[in-house]
Amino acid sequence: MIPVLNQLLKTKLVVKCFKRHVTLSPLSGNKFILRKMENNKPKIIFVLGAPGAGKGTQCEKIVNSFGFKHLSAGDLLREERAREGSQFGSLIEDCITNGKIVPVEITCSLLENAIIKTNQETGNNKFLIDGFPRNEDNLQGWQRQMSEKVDFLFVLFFECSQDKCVERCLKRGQAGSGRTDDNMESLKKRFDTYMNDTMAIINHYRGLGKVRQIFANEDPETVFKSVKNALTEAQEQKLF
Ligand SMILES: Nc1ncnc2c1ncn2[C@@H]1O[C@H](COP(=O)(O)OP(=O)(O)O)[C@@H](O)[C@H]1O
Ligand SMILES: Nc1ccn([C@H]2C[C@H](O)[C@@H](COP(=O)(O)OP(=O)(O)O)O2)c(=O)n1
Repeated sequence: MIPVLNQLLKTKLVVKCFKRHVTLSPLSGNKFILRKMENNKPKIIFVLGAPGAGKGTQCEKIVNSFGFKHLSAGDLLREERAREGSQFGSLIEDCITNGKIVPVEITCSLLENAIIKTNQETGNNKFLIDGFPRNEDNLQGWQRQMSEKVDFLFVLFFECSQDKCVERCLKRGQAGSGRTDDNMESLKKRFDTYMNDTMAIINHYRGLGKVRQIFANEDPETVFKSVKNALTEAQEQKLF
């Protein structure tokens, strides 16, 4: 067995595979046992859908039922905007009000910091990243900075009609969300960005077979039934 292994280990590909997935632990004598290495990289689900599709609402339910940590890119950006001394405050404000997407270097660093902090403080290693990646710049930046450091699972895509989304955002604004973009003028621009930029990202992942799509027009509990089915299936496939 050992000479055969030694021979195999001489090929570069096998060595690479071995180092990544398997460890050789010595037993007594000259016997060894192969052990599968635990993959401790953070597991990531991207949550996408139009403004008001119900991403945040459903993420909260997923947190309670499946133990993920919810990281909303929009919330992290709003926090950074409000942070005293932030050098990005006015840039973020301009983007949010005009429905534009903040440069990825800012958003990706906020996300990475939040992942590390959560992991250190709570040990939780499963993340819902809500509202990201929203355009090509987001996607490329993530690939550069994060793709090697995480285990990306799939995109959870909330598909909801524009009428419903607009109605929900306006209602959220009237109910006192305090958001500077829950008004018709900003919403128009947010939807342009969604149709022109974010849909292309969703289609990119669809082409890779990495989209789990949820019909999100119904009430929150009905939508969550579909979410639960999708996540239970992923759990049964041992994705997390
Ligand atoms: N399925 C639903 N039906 C009706 N209203 C909803 C539904 N899901 C969310 N809402 C409400 O619509 C607004 C937008 O939902 P939210 O989860 O914040 O969406 P997103 O994160 O996609 O912008 C919130 O006020 C929320 O309470
Ligand atoms: N990846 C992201 C996510 C959000 N933003 C900015 C621009 C978005 O219109 C706002 C609000 O995003 P958020 O995800 O909170 O809200 P909606 O899904 O649009 O309701 O934040 C961004 O620039 N880049």
